[in-house]
Amino acid sequence: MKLFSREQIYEADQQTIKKQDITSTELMDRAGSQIFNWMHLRLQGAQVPIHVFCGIGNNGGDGLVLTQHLISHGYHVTTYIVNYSHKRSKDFLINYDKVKSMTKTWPVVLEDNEAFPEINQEDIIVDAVFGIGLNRPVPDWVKDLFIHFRKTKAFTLSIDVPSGLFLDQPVKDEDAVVWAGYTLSFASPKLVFFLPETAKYTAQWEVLDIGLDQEYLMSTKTEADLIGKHEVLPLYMPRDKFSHKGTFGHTLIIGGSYGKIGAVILSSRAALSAGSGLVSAYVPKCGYIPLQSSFPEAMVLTDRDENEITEISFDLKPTVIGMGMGLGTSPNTLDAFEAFLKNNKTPLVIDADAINLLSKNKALLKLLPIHSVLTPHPKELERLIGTWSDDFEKLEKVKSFSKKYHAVVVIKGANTITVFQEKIYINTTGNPGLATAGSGDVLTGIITGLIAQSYSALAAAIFGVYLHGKAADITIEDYGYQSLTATHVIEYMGKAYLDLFEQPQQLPQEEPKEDN
Ligand SMILES: NC(=O)C1=CN([C@@H]2O[C@H](COP(=O)(O)OP(=O)(O)OC[C@H]3O[C@@H](n4cnc5c(N)ncnc54)[C@H](OP(=O)(O)O)[C@@H]3O)[C@@H](O)[C@H]2O)[C@@H](O)CC1
Ligand SMILES: [K+]
Repeated sequence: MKLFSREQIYEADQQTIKKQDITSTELMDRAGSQIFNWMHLRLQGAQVPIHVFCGIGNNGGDGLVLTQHLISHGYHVTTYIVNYSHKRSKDFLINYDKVKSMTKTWPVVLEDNEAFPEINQEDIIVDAVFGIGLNRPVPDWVKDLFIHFRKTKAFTLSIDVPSGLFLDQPVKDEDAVVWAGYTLSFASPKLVFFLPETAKYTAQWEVLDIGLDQEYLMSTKTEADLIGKHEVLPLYMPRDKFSHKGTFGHTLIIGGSYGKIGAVILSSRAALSAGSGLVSAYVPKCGYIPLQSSFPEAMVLTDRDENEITEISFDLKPTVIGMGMGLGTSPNTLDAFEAFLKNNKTPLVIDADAINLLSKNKALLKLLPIHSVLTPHPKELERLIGTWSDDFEKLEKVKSFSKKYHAVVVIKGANTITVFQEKIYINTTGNPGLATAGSGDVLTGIITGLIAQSYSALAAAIFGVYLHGKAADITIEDYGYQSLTATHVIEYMGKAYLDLFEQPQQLPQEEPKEDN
C-alpha cells in the first residue's frame, strides 16, 4: 500500500473533483459519511455521549458532516467548534450552516480562556480539530484542550490524523498532539503512524476509501510503501517441478566465537527454512561439534583458531554469504574481515558484529559489493551512520548511506523499515514477541536464504522481513509473546509461506436443493 504525502493527497483531492465532476463539498460528504458509517456499525444507536470537536478547516468540516448524520440518527451528540483561527474553509462554512439549520442546539464555540466541557471516561471524543493542513505549532490553549482529552481517558477517535501531528515533522511537545485510540485516515495511512517516535499517537488506524481518483492513486509513486501480503505476493518465486537443490543456491553463513555459536546455528537453520538449497557455515573450531550435532543438514567449515575467526578462506563457491552473527570484534577477526572483503565478489548480507566492524573502520564500507544488505538494530545503525535528531533525519541519513554504498539497509524495529536509495518499505508483520535473543540472527538467515534462491537483494530484504514477522505472528497463536523463541520463528517459516496463499475465510454456502 502506498503512503501518500500531504501534497499528493491534496493533489488526489483536486484530480478527483475534476475527473469525477463533483464539488469539494460532495467529497467532504463522502469523507464524513464514511466516518459515520464506521461509528454507526459499531454503536448501533447506543446512547453514549459523543463529543465532536471540529476545527475551522476541512478536517473540522468532516466532523460537521459526521455530526449531521449523528443527529439525524438520534445519537447523543454535542458539537464544539475549536476556534483557533478566524478563517473558515468554504466547506466548513457550508456544513456549519447545515448543522445549525437541523438542530436548535448549535455547536458550542470554544475559545481561549474558556472552560472546557466535562467529558466522562465512558464518553466518546471525536477529534476533527486539525487534519493534514496543520502547518505551525498548535496554540497553547488548544494544547490544553488536548491535555484535557487525555485526562478524561475517554475513547478518542481521530479523523484523518491525530490532531497536532505533522505529517513530515517530528513532535516537539507530546502534549500538543491528540493521543488517539483509533484514527480513521483517508486515502492512505500516514507515514508517521509507523515511525518509532510518532506511532504511539494512534493505538490503531484504518483507511477509509472515499473514492479518490484511481488513476492518480495508481500512477503516483510514493516515497514510502507499506508492505503486507498483497505487496509480497508478486515477489514470491514459485518452484519448478524439475528443480534440484542446486537451483536454490548455496548459502554460506560466517560468524560465531566462543560462547556465541548459537547465533550461527540460528542463521544457518533459518536460511534453509527460507528455502536455500544448500547451507554451509564457517565458524571457529569450537563451533564444529555444536553445528554438526544440532543442524545435520549443514556443511561446516572451520577457522584454524579454536575460539574466534582469524582467517576467512574456503574452498567452495557460495551464491551468497551472510555474516556477522556472534562474530566478535577482536583485532584478529577485524584483520580476517578486511582481507576477506578485499577479495570477495559474492553478494553479502551483513549483520551484528560485521556491522560493528564496519562502523569502527568506515574505510571498509567501500569494499562492500553493490547491493549488499545490512540489517542493523537501532544501536548498530547509530554506530554506522551517527546520531540523528528525529526519525525524519534518520531516514534521510539512511537514504544517503544507501545511495553512497549502493546498499539495502534494513532498520530493525517494531515496524522494520527497509531502505534502498530514495525509497522506504515499511513492514506490517511481526509482534513484541520478536524482542527476544536470536531473532535478528534468524532474520539475517532468512534474507540470505532468499538471495541464494535468486531473489534480488531488495526483494529478499522486503520479503524476508515480511516472512520473519509473519512466522512470529503465527507462532504467538501457539506460544504467546513471552514464550516465542527465535527457534520457533524458524520452525514456523513453512506456515508463513503457506499463509501467502491462504484464501480469506468464506461463509459456508447453502447446499442447493434438489427438485423431485
Ligand atoms: N482527500 C482527502 O484526504 C480529503 C480530505 N479532507 C479533509 O481535509 C483535511 C485537510 O483540511 P485543510 O487543508 O482545510 O486543513 P486542516 O487540517 O483542517 O487545518 C485547517 C487550517 O488551519 C490552519 N492552521 C494550520 N495549523 C494551524 C495552527 N497551528 N494554528 C492555527 N491554525 C492553523 C491552516 O490554515 P492557514 O491559517 O495556514 O491558512 C489550515 O488550513 C484532511 O485532513 C481531511 O480531514 C476531506 O474533507 C475531503 C477529502
Ligand atoms: K484530526
